[in-house]
Amino acid sequence: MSVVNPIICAIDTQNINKAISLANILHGKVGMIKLGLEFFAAHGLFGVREITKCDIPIFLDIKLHDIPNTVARTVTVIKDLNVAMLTLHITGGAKMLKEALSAAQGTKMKLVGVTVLTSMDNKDLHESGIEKEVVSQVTLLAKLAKESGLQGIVCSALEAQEVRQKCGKDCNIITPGIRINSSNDDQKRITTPREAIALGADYLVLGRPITNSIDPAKTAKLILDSLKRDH
Ligand SMILES: O=c1ccn([C@@H]2O[C@H](COP(=O)(O)O)[C@@H](O)[C@H]2O)c(=O)[nH]1
Repeated sequence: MSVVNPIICAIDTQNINKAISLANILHGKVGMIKLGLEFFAAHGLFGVREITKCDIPIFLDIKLHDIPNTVARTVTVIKDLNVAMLTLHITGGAKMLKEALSAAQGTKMKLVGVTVLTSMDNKDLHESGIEKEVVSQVTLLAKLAKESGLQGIVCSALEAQEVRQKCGKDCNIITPGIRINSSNDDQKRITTPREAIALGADYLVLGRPITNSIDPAKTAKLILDSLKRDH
């Protein structure tokens, strides 16, 4: 899969004016804007509609995880927002994923499944009671998501090759945990933008490296240019 502009900028803020300003500044510089839990908790459906007016595709990353009925009913609310992608935790199980997909029918919204958060390493996974290594857990969940019909997978780029093998070329692989020369923050499984693309990622999610930079538009452009260079 080859995406025109694979950069997704995560706008994690409670300040709606800041979010609108960033979305306008990044228009044409990134392929999508990601709104997450912090923004959604502060502004809900109204806030997402306000960002939609900036005319840039929106990835709503609220990682739904509940019993099938609750998730499906929530998807019917979200689907009126016309967002491009919505996340669910794959660990909710096949029934939850399939009912969410049925609820999303008739829209263009892609449902994408979160595997193992990029803030976690093997130790964190083991502490949460999962004995597998991260890469095995990611591929197991990616396979379940694929079999259930989801259109994409969220994982770190470090697992992208294994996920591609399991899920095939049509699966959208979305990779947070992307870092340039900045701090890792709370991310543990990281790559650079170029490494992520080389490993087969379709989309690169960057939040703080862009939004905390002095010139977010310039930073986004530099990242995109770095992907086009031969070396
Ligand atoms: O496994 C995951 C799933 C989602 N995220 C989200 O991506 C961004 C990353 O922001 P940075 O500032 O570039 O760290 C953030 O909104 C997370 O909620 C993730 O990091 N890992």
